[in-house]
This record gives sequence, C-alpha cells and structure tokens, in this order.
Amino acid sequence: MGSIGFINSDKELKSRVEELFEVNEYYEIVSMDNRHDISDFLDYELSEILIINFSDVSRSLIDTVVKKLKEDSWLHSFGIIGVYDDDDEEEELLDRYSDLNIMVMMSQRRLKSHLIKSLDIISRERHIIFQKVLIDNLVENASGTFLIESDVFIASIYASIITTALSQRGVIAKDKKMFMQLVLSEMIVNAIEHGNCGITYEEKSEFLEKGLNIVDLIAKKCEDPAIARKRVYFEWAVNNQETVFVIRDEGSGFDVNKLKSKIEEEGALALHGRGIKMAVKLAKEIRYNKKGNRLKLVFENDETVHKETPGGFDTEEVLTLNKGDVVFREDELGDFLYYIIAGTYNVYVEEVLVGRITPSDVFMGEMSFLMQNHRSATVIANCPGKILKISRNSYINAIKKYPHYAILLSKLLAKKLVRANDFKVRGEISEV
Ligand SMILES: Nc1ncnc2c1ncn2[C@@H]1O[C@@H]2COP(=O)(O)O[C@H]2[C@H]1O
Repeated sequence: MGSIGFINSDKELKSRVEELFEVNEYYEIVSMDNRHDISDFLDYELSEILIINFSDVSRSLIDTVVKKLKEDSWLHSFGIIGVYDDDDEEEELLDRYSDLNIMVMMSQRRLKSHLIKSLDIISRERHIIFQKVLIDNLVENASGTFLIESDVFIASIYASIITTALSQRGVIAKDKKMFMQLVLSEMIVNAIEHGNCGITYEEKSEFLEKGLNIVDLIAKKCEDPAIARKRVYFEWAVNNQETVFVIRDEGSGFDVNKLKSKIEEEGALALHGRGIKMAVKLAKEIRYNKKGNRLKLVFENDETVHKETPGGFDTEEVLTLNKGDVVFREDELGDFLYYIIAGTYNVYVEEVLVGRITPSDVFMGEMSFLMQNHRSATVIANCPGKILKISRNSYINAIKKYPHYAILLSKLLAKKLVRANDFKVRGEISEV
C-alpha cells in the first residue's frame, strides 16, 4: 500500500495518530506540516491514502492538496480519511471539500476505534478503487458483495469504495458521487439499525432525545451475540447501462405497505431520512422485498462522463480493441507508449506466453519506448479493450510539466520486475 501521508499541524493529534501506527507493522505513516513537504510527498510517493486533519488551523495545508488535485487529478487519485475535532460539523466539512475524494470522515474521538480499521478495509478492497489499479474492463460487467458488520462508520467506507470506483470508471459524474455515497451509506445504516439491530423509530427517537448517540445504541444492542453476528449484505453490479445495488439485512423486516402509505400521506417522506429522499431523486428504481429486509436500488449510468486520463494526454488517440487484436509485434520499432484504459493483454516472446498486462500496469510498451529500440514482445488483447496511444513527444512534454510522471514510470517498472521474478520462481502469472 506504500506510505500513508498525514497532513496536520496539531502536535497533540500527531502524537496520537503516530502512536496508533507504532503498533501496526503494516502501514507506514509520514506526517507533514508544511506545504513543501506535502507537495513533495504527493508528487513522489503517489500515495493511495491521505489522512487529513480538516480542523487544522493551518488551512493552507489543505489548500496545497486541493491545488495538486486540480493540476492533475488522475495522477493524484488518492482516497482521503478525514479527521476533525468535535467543534466542527461533519456535514459542513463534507460540503466544503466535496471536490476531494473523502472516503470517510471521523471525529478525533473515533481515531482509536476506527482509523486503523478504516485503513484495513480500504486496503483490502483497494483493487476496486484506485485508478492506477483499476478493474480490468470497462466493457465487461463487474460485480461484488461486501459483508458489513454493525458499525455505522464502516458503512460509509463501503459506500465510498464503490462510488469512488464508479466515478473513476466514468460510470457516474463526479458531482453525483457524493450524493450516491450518502444514499448508499444511509441505506446501509438503516439496514444495520432497523434491520439487524431491530431498533424501532420510537426507540431511536427516545434515545436521541436523551442526548445519546445512535452509535452507542447500536453498541448496546450488539452486546447480544446473536445480534452482533448479523451482517448487512451489500451487493453491487455494474453493466453498460445501469448499476444495481442490493442491500439485505438479517433482521425480521418491516411493513413495506405501511411505509408506502406513509410516503403517500407525507409526500416528501418527512419521517424518513435524507437517504430515502435523495434515493427517490437519484435512483431509477427503488424496491423493497415483501418482508422488508432487502432493498434494490437501480441507478442509470451517466453516459456523458469522460473517464479520466493522465493529465497532458487529453488530445491523444484512443484505440478500441477486440479480443485477438495485436497491439504491437515483437521486434517492431516502438515509438509509442500506451496507457491502458481497459482490457487485459497477453505478452508473448517467440510465441511463448510470458506475462499478462492489466490496467494495474497503467502503461504498456514502455520498454522500447524508453530505450528507443525494438519491441521486446508481442502483445495481444485478451478481451475487448481500450488504450490511449501516447507519442514520445507528448510523454516528454508531460515529464517536463510534471516531473513525477518519470517517477510513476519507474515505480511501475519496478513492480513489473517483481512480478516477472514471481513468474520465474512460481511459473504463474500473478497480479501485483
Ligand atoms: N514479462 C513481461 N510481463 C509483462 N509485460 C511485459 C513483459 N515483457 C514485456 N512486457 C511488456 O510488453 C511490451 C512489449 O513492447 P515493449 O518492449 O515496448 O514494452 C513491453 C512491456 O510493456
């Protein structure tokens, strides 16, 4: 996962966060409290996760991140874990920084219980998120299921993982991402609260009126092992036209007709949270099963969204390939580098399969491109795919403008080498 950047100038918070990482061998944290270090870190580490203190008095630190993102949002496609102190309003912060890919926001109180836990989930599911390790194919269907425990914070992480992936794939517009994330996370929270934990609206209101937090009510319910064992099943499937989500819980359901008539009576669904209100606006279809413990939401894909490509290459030619198409042949002169938008590709040397290239490699054809000589292998599309053809001139110009493109290419080559070593040792084609 590489280093995780922590942007913050609050000394007390710094030591609290670093303490959490000390006992964890898996992640390495780099704390930064000045613009210069942040700039360098973002350019050269190309980190996947940043932790940002959004209550930082030194706002210019956050502005540095925003500026970098504006320069090249493809290169800096990291997810953000936001922390704030209790004087700040989470919703206000989310609104203010809606351009940033905030995967989860947590108050400083929750750091101990949720920071490492959130990182673990993002790290486990990272294959479906980050642009540079993106899912194989734009044209093929993709689907998956998450099993979610009764933890309200975790719900929002899963919702953001999937909406981040959809937005990066160009399935939903960036400005819609935040709303879809909110809808899904509220629906999952409903399934946890009212489904698995069996909390009634009356019980919830009573608890809240006492000034208590719903998180504590859920924790209290989970003292019963039978409730604690229950999970929410969050399924997603995306095809060329639409994205379907199914949220199912293990509770006893509720009277769907009663909800329907309440909805008709109250028009704007006054009694039911912002999640349902937004879902009604955004979704093409919302359907509960009879029992009321399974919700299906269908969203139409946004056809007008352009999938992000690396900055500086916007005018290059996009090639569409079919299975079996030859991208280039061994020994040809290699003047172009290819950015992989979609598809998987087999690599043959003297007709022997030696490797497989996927979008996680980001580029292909970099070897002869860099060394100005002949292609080291023949590359053939393994399924329908899309690639961006980048000329030497364009790449060199991009490096002049953003020197870290050179670092990115070196990092990718190093990864490929690790994989090739793996292939030599184990004789199998693995994904790094
Ligand atoms: N063993 C390998 N595993 C994965 N990709 C490879 C391997 N060997 C060559 N390639 C890729 O195939 C490309 C063939 O053309 P290039 O030599 O320009 O650049 C090469 C790399 O992008």
